[in-house]
Amino acid sequence: MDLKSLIRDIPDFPKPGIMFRDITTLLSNPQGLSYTIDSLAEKCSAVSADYVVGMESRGFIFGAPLAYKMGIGFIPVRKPGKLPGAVHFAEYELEYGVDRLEMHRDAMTSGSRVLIVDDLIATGGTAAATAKLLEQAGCELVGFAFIIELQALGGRQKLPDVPIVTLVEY
Ligand SMILES: Nc1ncnc2c1ncn2[C@@H]1O[C@H](COP(=O)(O)O)[C@@H](O)[C@H]1O
Ligand SMILES: O=P(O)(O)OP(=O)(O)O
Repeated sequence: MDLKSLIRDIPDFPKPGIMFRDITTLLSNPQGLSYTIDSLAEKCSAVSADYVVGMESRGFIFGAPLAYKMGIGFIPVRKPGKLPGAVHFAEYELEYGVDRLEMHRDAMTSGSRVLIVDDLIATGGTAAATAKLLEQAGCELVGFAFIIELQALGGRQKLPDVPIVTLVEY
């Protein structure tokens, strides 16, 4: 299936110069959505993960059905102040300033094997910060999965040396 044809390009969003890769058009296509989740599950089965971790918010959209399909648990990584329990946190750089991601400290037992999932990798800052959260939790990062990779931004160079699954490249 040609997934790229289901992803809409919106120039200059959210700011001038950014080509936004809009996955809402892929999500609303039933064949596209099931193909996406099935393909991720097939490509990720070899890493034998215990949990999928997805980042707010588009990582939730793909991460939870992927975990369901793989028969494993899903753990949300959220933006600051959203999780009610004690959290691990990691900061990462944005174009201007820093942002922060949080994960419940008791989300998983140490030593768990974890797959990180998001819709898209650009500079890699979000995924690298999530990997740091797993390190704090004493978990074993076994891989990353993204629907889209923006290759020119070199995000994968920021990530630890584990398998990286992508479905569509620009
Ligand atoms: N061009 C983009 N289109 C849609 N979404 C994007 C785009 N660039 C970044 N994003 C979102 O930001 C993070 C990944 O950014 P990093 O620079 O790799 O941290 C990801 O959650 C995308 O949804
Ligand atoms: O749009 P979201 O919530 O997926 O966040 P981000 O753009 O930070 O990935």
